[in-house]
Amino acid sequence: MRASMLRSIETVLKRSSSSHVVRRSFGSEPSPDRKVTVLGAAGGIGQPLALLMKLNPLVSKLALYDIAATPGVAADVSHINTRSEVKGYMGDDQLGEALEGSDVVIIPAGVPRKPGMTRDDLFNINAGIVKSLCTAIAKYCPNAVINMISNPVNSTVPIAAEVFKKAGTYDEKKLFGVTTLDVVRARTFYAGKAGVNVADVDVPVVGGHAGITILPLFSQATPRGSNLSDEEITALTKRTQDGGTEVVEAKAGKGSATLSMAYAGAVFANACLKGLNGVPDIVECSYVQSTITELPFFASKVRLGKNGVEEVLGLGNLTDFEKQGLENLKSELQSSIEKGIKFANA
Ligand SMILES: NC(=O)C1=CN([C@@H]2O[C@H](COP(=O)(O)OP(=O)(O)OC[C@H]3O[C@@H](n4cnc5c(N)ncnc54)[C@H](O)[C@@H]3O)[C@@H](O)[C@H]2O)C=CC1
Ligand SMILES: O=C([O-])CC(=O)C(=O)O
Repeated sequence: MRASMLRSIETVLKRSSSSHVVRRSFGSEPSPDRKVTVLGAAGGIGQPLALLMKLNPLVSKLALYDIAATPGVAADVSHINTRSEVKGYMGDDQLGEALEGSDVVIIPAGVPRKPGMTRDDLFNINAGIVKSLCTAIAKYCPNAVINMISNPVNSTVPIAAEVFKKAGTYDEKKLFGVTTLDVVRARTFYAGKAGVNVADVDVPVVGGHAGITILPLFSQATPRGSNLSDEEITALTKRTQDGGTEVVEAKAGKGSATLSMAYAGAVFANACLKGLNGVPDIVECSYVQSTITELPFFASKVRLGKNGVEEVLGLGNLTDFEKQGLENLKSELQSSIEKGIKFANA
């Protein structure tokens, strides 16, 4: 999936030197009209994500919304000679128009971490932002697929679910917490240690999206490279769990992962679009409503289809180390879920 998305981007870039070729190429590969809206489009993630979504030939309309600065981002991105028509929307008055008719809404709106903070420290500000944006989604595009990036994802997804339930629009098949960056990191770190080609690697990452709730299943990594020792697996697991913090510290107060997150967000949105378009066997890890553990929301492999989630896949065989990791994450994840639900219903 990642390889095919990169191929699509490369194809677009190659063909963009001749606009009539671009038109002909899209004409010969018809794909349905799809509107994608990015909420928080002027931010650190939002801008490169807007760029990557503009390069995606599955998108016909790209709506870029933020509280400020979207006219400039939209004008800039709109000059790229690819399929989608780009419009910028700014402020509460224009939120409805940004959302109307959307097939996929991607939400990277909210504040990022600074060194010393946990993702949960963002709750007080971001919970309110997510609640108000989801209230608007329920009103203007209740059938859209939602890709929630805003942290703490472990709580913002339950908040969104509660808002949609109250509005009578909740469809558990269409609400996704974006955990793709955990998978992206696990793939990169594993390839380096196992000595395999990073482009071929897959590693499921389950649980949630914060600290120990991020549980990479390296025992299921493919392809198998050199055998890794228990110490190496422990170190890889910790590096994946602390990947966000590694970036926050390196940026030293200037925010958290934005470029790798934009890539991960674009990969996940592309998978959702393919699913909506009926492409078979699209599987990505995501944090969704789930019954595969006793937790009501849980990240695992999910098969995507025309209605969003087609199937939440099970965990497969776990090593003792992974089983222990699963037990260790449950209480934190449960309390983050409860915190979100309580906030939404307060
Ligand atoms: N799920 C994941 O794997 C990851 C999640 N994140 C999270 O993504 C969020 C955004 O991060 P950055 O882009 O780096 O932050 P940023 O501060 O650069 O951008 C956030 C944008 O959201 C906008 N915004 C604030 N309130 C809004 C509202 N009510 N409606 C629309 N837009 C609004 C801001 O104006 C700003 O442009 C943070 O919560 C961060 O923790 C970051 C990296 C990875
Ligand atoms: O660490 C953060 O605050 C941002 C994030 O979720 C990540 O990079 O995985």
